[in-house]
Amino acid sequence: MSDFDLKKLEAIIATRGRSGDPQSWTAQLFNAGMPKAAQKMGEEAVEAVIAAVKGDREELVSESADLLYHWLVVLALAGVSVDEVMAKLESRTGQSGIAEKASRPKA
Ligand SMILES: N=c1c2ncn([C@@H]3O[C@H](COP(=O)(O)OP(=O)(O)OP(=O)(O)O)[C@@H](O)[C@H]3O)c2ncn1[C@@H]1O[C@H](COP(=O)(O)O)[C@@H](O)[C@H]1O
Repeated sequence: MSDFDLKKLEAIIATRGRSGDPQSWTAQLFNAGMPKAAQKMGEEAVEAVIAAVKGDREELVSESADLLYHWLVVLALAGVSVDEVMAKLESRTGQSGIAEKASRPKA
């Protein structure tokens, strides 16, 4: 399994977004600003939905990758970190007790 994760991509996006490199899609999105980045995120979300409904597994993987990348660009532009989102998700696991049950050793 790959050890690539959202935090690594978040760091790449932060660097590339500020690079000023005209070849960089991330820099282009940072320059264009939130409306364009959020629009791209929405388009990729719709494409992922279509792939899911079609039952096209390969396309769903590809569109999910596009979606996560554009979602991270939107978070970066909003000044929100992956850690903040993870903390929110983690706080919800406590509400159901599922995380505690999942981490308990099986009898
Ligand atoms: N993960 C991605 C990533 N996923 C998608 N994209 C780009 O998102 C862009 C928009 O995708 P679309 O499918 O909408 O294609 P489009 O060219 O706009 O065409 P349309 O279908 O909209 O007409 C494309 O140019 C893709 O290459 C990405 N661009 C960059 N990354 C990551 O960001 C890093 C830095 O990239 P640069 O900023 O380009 O150096 C890369 O090394 C990757 O790790």
